[in-house]
Amino acid sequence: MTVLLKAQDVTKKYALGRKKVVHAVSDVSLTVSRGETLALVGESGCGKSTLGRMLVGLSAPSSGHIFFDDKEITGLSERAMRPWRPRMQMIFQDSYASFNPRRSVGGSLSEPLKIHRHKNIQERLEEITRLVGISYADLGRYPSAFSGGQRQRLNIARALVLKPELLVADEPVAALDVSIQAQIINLFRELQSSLGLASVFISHDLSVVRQMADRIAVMYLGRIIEEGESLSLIATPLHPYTRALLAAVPQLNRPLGAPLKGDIPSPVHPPSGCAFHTRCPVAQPRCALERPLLQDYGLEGRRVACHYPQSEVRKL
Ligand SMILES: Nc1ncnc2c1ncn2[C@@H]1O[C@H](COP(=O)(O)OP(=O)(O)OP(=O)(O)O)[C@@H](O)[C@H]1O
Repeated sequence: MTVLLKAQDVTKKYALGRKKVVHAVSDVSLTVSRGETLALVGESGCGKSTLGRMLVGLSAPSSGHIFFDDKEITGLSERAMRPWRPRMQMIFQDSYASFNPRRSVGGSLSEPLKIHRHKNIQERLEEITRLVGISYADLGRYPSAFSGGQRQRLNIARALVLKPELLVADEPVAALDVSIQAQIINLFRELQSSLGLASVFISHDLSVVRQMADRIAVMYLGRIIEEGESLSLIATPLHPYTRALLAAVPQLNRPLGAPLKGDIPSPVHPPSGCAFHTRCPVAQPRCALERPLLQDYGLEGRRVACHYPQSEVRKL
């Protein structure tokens, strides 16, 4: 598979006042191939959204490099970024985000097409509404006339209207009822296979992610601590944090770890060594001193950052 997106040692720090620094994302390296879905999972505040925004050039890394289709896009000016924008899109949890409440949804959907001087706007709108399951006849209506699920379909339509190669979806189903979530997840799966779209799917919910991701990257306090093929990672989680996250998913029986206790430490003062050592059930003295590197484990492309990976096999 051809690599479409590559992040190399990407870091994002935010200054909090004069002295404090939030370590939102630290030294993240990842790739996404054409047609592939990579999920980013982890607790709230672990840096998923910050990383997602950097991947599509909506926010600049403090250091590190991002390559799209083999060209470096890190630190490009707004003007230099313009030709790249249609090729990568992002959608958010809030289904109102991309729609002006005072404008018909058809007006909002056609806007990117007009900006990019698309030849046949009506034909494209008919095509895209069919794809996401919204009636073309309803495009004259305003955002408030649609349900949350329908608005998320329209959001997806807006993100896909210019035929991007990469979609970053930030918690796209978190605000929806469970029954509607399933419909939107199915829509994502259909779109992945029919359009060959590459995507980064951000979610705190492993039961959502496992239905659609080819690979999963688990984040903790700004770093990827384990990454691998979805089914393999869920069947044989190696990092104690991945095990704890899986133990919190009721649909996955016979959990290997205990659910997490305690709060996530502050990203202003991340713990020394392995940032997870303060909550880890198998931590040893070394873990507080030495940060484990994300390394190949020799199991179906798995990478794990742990001094004591847990290799006991899960029996499903
Ligand atoms: N503009 C900002 N200024 C300062 N700190 C920020 C800013 N944006 C994010 N942060 C901090 O960076 C860290 C990572 O936030 P981020 O939103 O990326 O995490 P997340 O995993 O997406 O969480 P959530 O699911 O709650 O959105 C958090 O501690 C957050 O408070």
